[in-house]
Amino acid sequence: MIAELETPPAVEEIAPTAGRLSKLRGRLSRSQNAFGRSLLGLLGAGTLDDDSWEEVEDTLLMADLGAAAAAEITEKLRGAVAAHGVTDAASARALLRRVLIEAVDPTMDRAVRALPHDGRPSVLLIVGVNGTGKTTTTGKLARVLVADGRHVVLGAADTFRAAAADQLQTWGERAGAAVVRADAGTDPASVAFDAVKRGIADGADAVLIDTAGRLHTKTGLMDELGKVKRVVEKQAEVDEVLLVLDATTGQNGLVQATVFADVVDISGIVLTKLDGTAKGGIVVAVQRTLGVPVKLVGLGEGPDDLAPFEPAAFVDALLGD
Ligand SMILES: Nc1nc2c(ncn2[C@@H]2O[C@H](COP(=O)(O)OP(=O)(O)OP(=O)(O)O)[C@@H](O)[C@H]2O)c(=O)[nH]1
Repeated sequence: MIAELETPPAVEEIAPTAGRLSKLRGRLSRSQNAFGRSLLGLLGAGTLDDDSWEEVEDTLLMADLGAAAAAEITEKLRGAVAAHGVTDAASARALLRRVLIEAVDPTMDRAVRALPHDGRPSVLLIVGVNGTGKTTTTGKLARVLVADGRHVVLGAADTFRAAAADQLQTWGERAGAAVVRADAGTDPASVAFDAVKRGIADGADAVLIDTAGRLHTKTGLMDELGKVKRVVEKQAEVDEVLLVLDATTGQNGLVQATVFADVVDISGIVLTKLDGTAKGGIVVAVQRTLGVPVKLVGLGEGPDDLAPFEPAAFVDALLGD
């Protein structure tokens, strides 16, 4: 009997990753309308009285920059306007651009550590509350890495929701990445262990592990993620712990972020659903709260709607043309 040949699923073409944020800038239109446009309007109006400066600060607060950053940016703008004046729309834009880029902090290292080292693949844990876009982000990130020529293995360690592994498998097939999974209810740490083992055996460049993010209790979360990390570290170092946060959840998201940061060392933040919010300032707030850079941003539900975060391109998108 002839064994049935398994047809390998068609691997899709993946959009290049360089300059994605600029290409997807239109997705930030809600933030641009609510934030860039009103700030430019206020600053470009010429002489600003106390009420106008209060409005500037309120606009920044409404964009979720956080109280400290909003006050600081307002002060900087005020100082610059007092010293040099703002004569026209172009100088208002240039000033705002400079101050906002400074607030987003272009000096932070935003490289995603996904290169093999010491003869082993890099290992990335993707953590975050369910529903934030964790599985989707793991899949999109796999595509980013594959597009950059990397060999990727995915680990479906979110074993609490059966559909999560199916979802990840589909992402893996479309991107051309192997997926290690187990039955629902299997210990997430054992799936993570197997994924790393497979990554090493296959000579992969990177292993991405989608973890479960049930925020039941802090101790539960700590036990769960702590165990995954410990077990993985029996074979390879964990190079990145990426925290996925839903930008539309605003201050609530920041609270979640601090809980995760308390239980595991976060090395980078992925802010998803920035396309669905007017509160793009959350980038600044979350970086300040955690002291960790935003490395990637989600700008839509499409498979290539994940972009490396670039401060200047982001601010340009907020300010519009
Ligand atoms: N608009 C938009 N939607 C997104 C983005 N990222 C993820 N989503 C959507 O958010 C929903 C949740 O994504 P998932 O990846 O399933 O979320 P999860 O955190 O893995 O949650 P579980 O699978 O329940 O563990 C999906 O409908 C995604 O398409 C984004 O950047 N923009």
